[in-house]
Amino acid sequence: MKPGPLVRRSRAIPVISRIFPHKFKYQSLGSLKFEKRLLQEQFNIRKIWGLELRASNGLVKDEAELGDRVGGLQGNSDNDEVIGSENGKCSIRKRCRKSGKKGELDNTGKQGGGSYTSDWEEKTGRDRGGDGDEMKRERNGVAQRQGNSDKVEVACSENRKCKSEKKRRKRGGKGEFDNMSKRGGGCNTSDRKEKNGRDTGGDGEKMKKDGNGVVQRDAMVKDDGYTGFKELMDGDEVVDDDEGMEEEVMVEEHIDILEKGSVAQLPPSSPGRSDSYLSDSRFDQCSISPWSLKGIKDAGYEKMTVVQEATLPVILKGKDVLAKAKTGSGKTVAFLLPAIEAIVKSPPIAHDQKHSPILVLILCPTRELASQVAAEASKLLKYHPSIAAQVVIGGIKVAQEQTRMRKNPFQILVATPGRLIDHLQHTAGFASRLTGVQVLILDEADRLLDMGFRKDIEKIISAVPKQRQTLLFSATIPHEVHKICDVALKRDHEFINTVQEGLEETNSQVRQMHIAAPLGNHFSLLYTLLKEHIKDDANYKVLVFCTTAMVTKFVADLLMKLNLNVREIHSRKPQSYRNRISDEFRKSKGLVLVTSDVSARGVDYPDVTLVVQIGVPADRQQYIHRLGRTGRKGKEGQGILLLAPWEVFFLSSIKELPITKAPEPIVDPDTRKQVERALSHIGAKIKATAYGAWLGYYNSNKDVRRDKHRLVMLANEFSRSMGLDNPPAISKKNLRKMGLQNIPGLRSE
Ligand SMILES: Nc1ncnc2c1ncn2[C@@H]1O[C@H](COP(=O)(O)OP(=O)(O)OP(=O)(O)O)[C@@H](O)[C@H]1O
Repeated sequence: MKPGPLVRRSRAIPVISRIFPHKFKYQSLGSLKFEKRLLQEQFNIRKIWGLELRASNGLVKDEAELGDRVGGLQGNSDNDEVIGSENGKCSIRKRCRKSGKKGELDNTGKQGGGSYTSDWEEKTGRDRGGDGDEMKRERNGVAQRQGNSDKVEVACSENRKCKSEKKRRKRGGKGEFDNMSKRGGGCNTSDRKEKNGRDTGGDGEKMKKDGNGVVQRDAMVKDDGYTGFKELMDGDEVVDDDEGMEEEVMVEEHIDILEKGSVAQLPPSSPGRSDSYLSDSRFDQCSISPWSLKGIKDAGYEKMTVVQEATLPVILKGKDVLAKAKTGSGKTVAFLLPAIEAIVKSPPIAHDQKHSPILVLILCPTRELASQVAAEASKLLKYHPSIAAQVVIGGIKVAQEQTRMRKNPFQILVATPGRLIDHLQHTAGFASRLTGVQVLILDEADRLLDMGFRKDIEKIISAVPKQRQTLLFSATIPHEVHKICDVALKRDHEFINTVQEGLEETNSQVRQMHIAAPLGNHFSLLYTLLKEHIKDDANYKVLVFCTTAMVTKFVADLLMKLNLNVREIHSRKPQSYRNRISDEFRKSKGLVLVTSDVSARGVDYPDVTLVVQIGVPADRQQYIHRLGRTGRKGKEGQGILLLAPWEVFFLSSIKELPITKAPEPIVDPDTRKQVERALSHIGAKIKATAYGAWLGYYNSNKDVRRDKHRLVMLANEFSRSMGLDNPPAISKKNLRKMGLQNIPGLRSE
């Protein structure tokens, strides 16, 4: 499907009514949703340029406290919010969060239990060869409804003077556009300078960030009619009774905003600008070295992205930063560039390269992401002949990395946590090299601080100096993470948020749909959706996310047998294979990559046209990050979440996102037959491992595992969907591990 005009055109009512003739029945609901969408678009204006300032909770002095804090802390209930409103005034309002209500529905608990073959291996020892690790994940949706009492959200609209903000900043100057952060540091001629009273005579070029103002849809339809994938993505919203609660929340938000008196007064938006990921500031307006500037220029970057503009000056000043910005918005350069500058400014070191200190340490949750970050660093270091980056990740021989580190001097190390610990424990001199760390960076910080990685991160933090600069970046930072990030960050760190809390943490140019259909239809539906997308867009580039590594393998095999151009990537593949496939997908078009969560975070595949997620994602964050593989750098994209009816509980954890329900596509009988035939050609062993992995994955989901009998029934439904008459047998050991002994319907061996 072509991006851009097609999507816009398809949002027009005539198309909607053609596809969904019953829409007028739901006109009133439709206008409600319309209004919410409009507000969301308008909020974007402030969201992007809004600033969230948070006084930090204070440094946790003893890093061992971390564990207690994760378990014990609860969010506070109030938020102070400064909202741009009419007459250009800012109103400050206490907002009582809905703690304990809707937002807490299904994402509060830790997922435990169950060994399964998913891709969380990087955090659980799979890097080190572990199989079927016990998975423990912390879900976090509660955080979306809980606030910190000390959080002040500043969000003033463009072209309005925000009085409280002005007062707070106590500055003169002409920069009326008041919603950038209060921070100093390097940039010369942007408005921020004026705001910070640091104007050095620049012309104070005014920031222009508009909402995109394109009101796309205004109707909701209850209809099962489906005329094709294109219509599914381009057509209108569909709402049924299940969404009643969602509507209720919309009404609340609607009233909320009306109370602020800001609906009518929000500034008109300019199409195409609200989601612009680029700012108006250029890199050469910042005090960064000419060598870095040359590297940036060669990389093709001229203007800073919004998150780069917001964070660079603060980081250059040496402050600790916790930064949240949408997927694909340039966070990597935002932390790499100032880190390189820190090295440029650091005093020269005696030339004993064997023991020369590591000055910048960057941690990433997956191998692919670590490699990508190291590659981006090398790009920026092109004109820094004496600075180099290296990467250490699982899946590579430790000895090989030791030799590489010994032979080639480097100051920047990018690592996955497990492998870094390996080197700490087994590589001579490595621990002493880490004592030189001046800048510690946690990319995908919320993932690294969650339960799966926590112990490793604690160890690593205790191996680097306390006197350092720490930068935490992610597209999702739940409130639990705010609480525990103090273990890494200094008391006076700044939280820089370029995404407004709750509303649209996803890119608005990505259209999101969910389909609820019985498991037995999923493979035929997937094939139908892919075929139609491929027919629609010759430049298609699709990511299909599956729940576990072995389910990924199974789905990839199936799609290959159906003659689609398919590759697979997951933890059960050797690293060299993963690298090759990842590179191929990065460069290709006309390809479907079936993947587990190894591709969920950070990986920057350009021009992905569609992201399909089959089955319930691990949590809200994972949904957002997976979806974020499309719609990068302001481009358009599409996302489909394919759920079984009993999985729709997950939707309550993403209810703030603009995801709409699509009718179940009609699968033609030929397609169904093709899929059945392809299924019959897949080996029993692959199906058996997929079945075991599926069972393990859902057994780790607190919402599903509650009723073990039902879980087994559902697993057997999955088994039938793979074309098996009888569910495969599972080893007694695995059944015991999952706590599923003696549950009727399971076969053991
Ligand atoms: N200033 C810039 N101008 C143009 N392109 C940029 C700029 N900075 C970064 N990019 C490009 O934007 C793309 C996305 O960047 P990056 O991968 O850092 O996003 P991200 O915010 O880290 O996303 P995610 O949350 O998914 O990890 C990359 O292709 C990168 O090369």
